[in-house]
Amino acid sequence: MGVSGSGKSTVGEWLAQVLDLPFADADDFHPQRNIEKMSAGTPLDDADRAPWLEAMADWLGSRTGSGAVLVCSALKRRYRDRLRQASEQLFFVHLDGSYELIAERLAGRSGHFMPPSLLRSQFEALEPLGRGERGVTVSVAGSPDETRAAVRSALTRAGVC
Ligand SMILES: Nc1ncnc2c1ncn2[C@@H]1O[C@H](COP(=O)(O)OP(=O)(O)OP(=O)(O)O)[C@@H](O)[C@H]1O
Ligand SMILES: O=C(O)[C@H](O)[C@@H](O)[C@H](O)[C@H](O)CO
Repeated sequence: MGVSGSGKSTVGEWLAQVLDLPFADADDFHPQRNIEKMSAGTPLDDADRAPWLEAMADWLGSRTGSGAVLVCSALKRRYRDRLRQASEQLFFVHLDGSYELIAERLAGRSGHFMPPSLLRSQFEALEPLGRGERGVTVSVAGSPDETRAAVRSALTRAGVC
């Protein structure tokens, strides 16, 4: 989980590969109208995100017990609650960085529908992991390799994999 540009795809694709697990990216579960809305520079609201969360919950539910890696912003606790309904074993890794750092990285990214102008709204919506939520928060301040290694050891420490 984490805001747009926090490094979810960069870390998640790698993790799925090293763990030899199925991988999915939340971007691929959006109805077309959500992509169009974000591309036009308007943040999604709860209603827009509802069918998207349903689709991901279906995907997760079909993999309960066998393991999978899903990268998804999952910004609000109630979104994570919806995903947890599909699988109570869900473990979240929050990729955490400051607005300034992520904005700088997004400015250097091209070929993605998500405009950097939406980053402020992502931080406004973001609710960090709270009480009782299974998960860890990992800083993305270092290099991609440092972030990958930190995620891997956090998961090992937590006994997830
Ligand atoms: N320490 C780091 N960890 C992860 N990504 C980093 C790091 N440093 C730089 N990056 C870069 O940040 C950029 C954004 O990463 P990425 O596309 O994986 O984010 P994302 O969270 O999947 O974004 P979105 O939700 O918009 O799809 C990439 O160009 C990636 O190479
Ligand atoms: O909840 C949301 O606002 C969306 O999921 C966004 O976060 C984008 O899908 C994604 O992060 C951009 O690629």
